[in-house]
Amino acid sequence: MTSAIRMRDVEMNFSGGRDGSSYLALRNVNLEIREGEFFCLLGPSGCGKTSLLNLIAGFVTPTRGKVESRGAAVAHPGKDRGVVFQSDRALFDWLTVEENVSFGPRMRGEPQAQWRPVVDEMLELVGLADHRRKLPRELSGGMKQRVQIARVLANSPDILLMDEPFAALDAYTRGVMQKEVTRIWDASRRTVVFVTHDIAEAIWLADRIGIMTRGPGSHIRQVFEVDLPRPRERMTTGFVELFNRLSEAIDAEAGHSAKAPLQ
Ligand SMILES: Nc1ncnc2c1ncn2[C@@H]1O[C@H](COP(=O)(O)OP(=O)(O)OP(=O)(O)O)[C@@H](O)[C@H]1O
Repeated sequence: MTSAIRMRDVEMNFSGGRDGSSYLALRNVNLEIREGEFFCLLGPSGCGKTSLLNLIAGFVTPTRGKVESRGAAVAHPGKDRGVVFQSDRALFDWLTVEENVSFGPRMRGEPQAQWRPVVDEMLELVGLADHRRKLPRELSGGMKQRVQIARVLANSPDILLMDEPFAALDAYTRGVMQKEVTRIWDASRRTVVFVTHDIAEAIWLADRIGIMTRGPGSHIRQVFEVDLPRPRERMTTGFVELFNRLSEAIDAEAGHSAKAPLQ
């Protein structure tokens, strides 16, 4: 079976610092993400999670090695890979919810008869059908992130790339959005690559969790299977045991206790 994403001996060396310096963010990254799976990338702050996601998105090219999406080399961003950013500033604040969600198909010149049913379906899927005429400033943080998700899904990507999309939300909304995103993933069956530094969030969401080593020269240290039935319960033995194993792996990387209490 073709992998959704395959990275082979990938290196990312950022050069051209203002003082002429360079920084080797990633080295020897080898990673295979399966079709339809929910994969979380977890690692200490600054290890290179966003850099890795940006390579898959095609925003940057590796200084060495190969990145493939469904067997084809990734050379630039493409509509097969949709990105949901942490910040809701990614929305066009002068466009309504519906105009934001239909932006991609309209820019590609698709006729309304073609994009309308897709946009309607995505607005239903993220629970915003009744808010389609609102502007982003009239929405809560969680609603804005749902608009971003709907906008990306309206482009029918094969792969959804999410970079700490709920980091700016309060704990309650974050919990709601974690449930939402599993429901949307379940309904749309896209491959998802989700960056987080929150261990419990990763266990709640993922089929597999890739732990990254501390930089410089970060790579995938270990991949954990999350063999727990959904919906997951945070206080079950399986959840807590995996939480502790992941905490130990991350602590070993961060060089100190990164373990926040399980909530
Ligand atoms: N364009 C760039 N030029 C130079 N260095 C960069 C660039 N982008 C990232 N880096 C460096 O690469 C390293 C990894 O950054 P990255 O943002 O990928 O980490 P991260 O794991 O996503 O961090 P966090 O969890 O704090 O968001 C950092 O040391 C960062 O300073």
